[in-house]
Amino acid sequence: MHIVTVAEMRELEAQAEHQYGLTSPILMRHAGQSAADIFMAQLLPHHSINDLEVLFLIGPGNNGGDGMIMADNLARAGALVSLYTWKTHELTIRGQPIAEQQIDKELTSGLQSADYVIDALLGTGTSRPLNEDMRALLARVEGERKQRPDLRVVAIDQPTGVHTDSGEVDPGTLRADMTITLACPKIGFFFFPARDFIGELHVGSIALPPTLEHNLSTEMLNTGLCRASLPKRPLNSNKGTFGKVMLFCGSQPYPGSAYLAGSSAARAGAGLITLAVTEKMLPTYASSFHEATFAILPEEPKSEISRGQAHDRAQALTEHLPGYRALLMGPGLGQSPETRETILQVLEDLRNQPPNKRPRLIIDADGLNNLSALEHWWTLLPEGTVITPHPGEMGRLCDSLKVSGGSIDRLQLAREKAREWNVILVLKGACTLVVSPLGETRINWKANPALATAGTGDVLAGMIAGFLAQGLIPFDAASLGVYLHSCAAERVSSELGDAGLLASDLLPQIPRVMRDILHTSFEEGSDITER
Ligand SMILES: NC(=O)C1=CN([C@@H]2O[C@H](COP(=O)(O)OP(=O)(O)OC[C@H]3O[C@@H](n4cnc5c(N)ncnc54)[C@H](OP(=O)(O)O)[C@@H]3O)[C@@H](O)[C@H]2O)[C@H](O)CC1
Ligand SMILES: [K+]
Repeated sequence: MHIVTVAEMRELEAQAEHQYGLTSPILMRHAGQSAADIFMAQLLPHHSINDLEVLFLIGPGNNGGDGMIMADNLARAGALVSLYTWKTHELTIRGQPIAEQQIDKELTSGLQSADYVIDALLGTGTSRPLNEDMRALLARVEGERKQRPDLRVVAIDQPTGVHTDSGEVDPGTLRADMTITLACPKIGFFFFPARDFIGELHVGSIALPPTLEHNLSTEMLNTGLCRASLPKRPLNSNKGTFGKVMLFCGSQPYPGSAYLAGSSAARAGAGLITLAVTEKMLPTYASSFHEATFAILPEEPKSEISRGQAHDRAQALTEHLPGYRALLMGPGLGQSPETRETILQVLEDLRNQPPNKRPRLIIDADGLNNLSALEHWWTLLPEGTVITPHPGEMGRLCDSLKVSGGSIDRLQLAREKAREWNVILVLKGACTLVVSPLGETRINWKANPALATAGTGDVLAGMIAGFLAQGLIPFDAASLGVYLHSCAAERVSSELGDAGLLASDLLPQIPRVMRDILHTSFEEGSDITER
């Protein structure tokens, strides 16, 4: 499913008319019908459409037009519909126009008895800050909701006041419980503050022919997309079928990283996991990770950095690599000069191998921190490398730039840097971005504060390594990792809530979300979220 800017949405609509004769009224009819269908399908279990009180706020443009058609559909299905037309200050209740002098009073009582308010005031045609009287109208709804939290607000196409290109919001914006956006999600929804105003996101159809979308390069990570790239599991398989992962991760102060990343690679379906560790660390891992095998590295020297010893460590690692399809470097490695030197040696060895012989590389955490100390570090990476920085690590990779975890400037930065560095860039954040060097972009909708805890990044890096080992191209491996990681978190937090998740809780959920994705029915266009 593509994500669009306002200009892209307008172009799609223009081409729909130009190439297929789908005029605005035709598209709007589909839009209103589809919004009504989604609304009825998503009614709360104790709500029935019969006698449900729905108050529509109708704006001056086509967004209001969508609302009128939706209202008509709901009325025919049995809902008790009121329509308030903002520009002309007119009100009809169940089809009966209300006399001018009664409107204020009737609007107040309509609000007090409504089960749902539908925001069809403004859509992508919003061209300026909201008028004071529109803010006042939205504030009346908010006031009612404060008194009556069961009043639900549903936004058509977007909540009025959200700037869909920038993710900014007008101070008068009313937070939606559900947004039924039309044709494609809009780019601003995935960035803050707008992300907080969308509620559950549903995507309605306006019957655009899919061929019109061929020029679009930004996609939403969803079940349909990820199902298509999930590795097949043929009956006639053995552990070699699903690839081996080598991990150069963990150190004495941070042993958990290697365990978490290695376990998640295995949970993502990789055939064999090997941890490259020193003899001293071996008992720690061997006692907690029974399924892993080990490549033994020489100890890190205690004092002076020695190129020779770094070389020996790198060599011990690369000698093990033939036959491995993925190498994860970084989580928990620490940042000693010796470790940095070892990483550089390993990178050099990888670059010297033919692309079809070397493992796919993913670098995370301290792998990135070590690199960021070097000039032009990206020239050291083999082609097709995946990097997975969080905003702090991204900032260090960009010469101490302050990188946002949520606002839209991170999109531009990610695209610029994925191209400049020639990497598959996973820029983590509430809505993680996955960007290829060509600028193809996938964005995760599923923000989840439960994931804001130590070790969850190690699990993500391990999952991506696990998918690389199963032969996925790096852009798909990264996308699948990001999406399934958030699905696993959703499963955990559906039981635990928003706080208290341990990174290791994610591990047993990974196979379950893969099973769910394969076996639950999925309708393109209605990827539902709980927030
Ligand atoms: N175009 C199509 O084929 C389809 C569109 N769909 C739906 O339509 C909207 C976009 O419709 P559009 O009419 O372009 O825009 P809006 O409905 O958002 O509103 C435009 C009108 O609102 C006025 N306006 C703009 N900003 C403000 C403001 N801050 N306060 C008050 N009024 C405002 C604007 O006035 P101008 O003076 O600027 O002209 C217009 O009168 C899209 O979001 C979909 O919902 C369908 O989905 C299908 C096809
Ligand atoms: K709206």
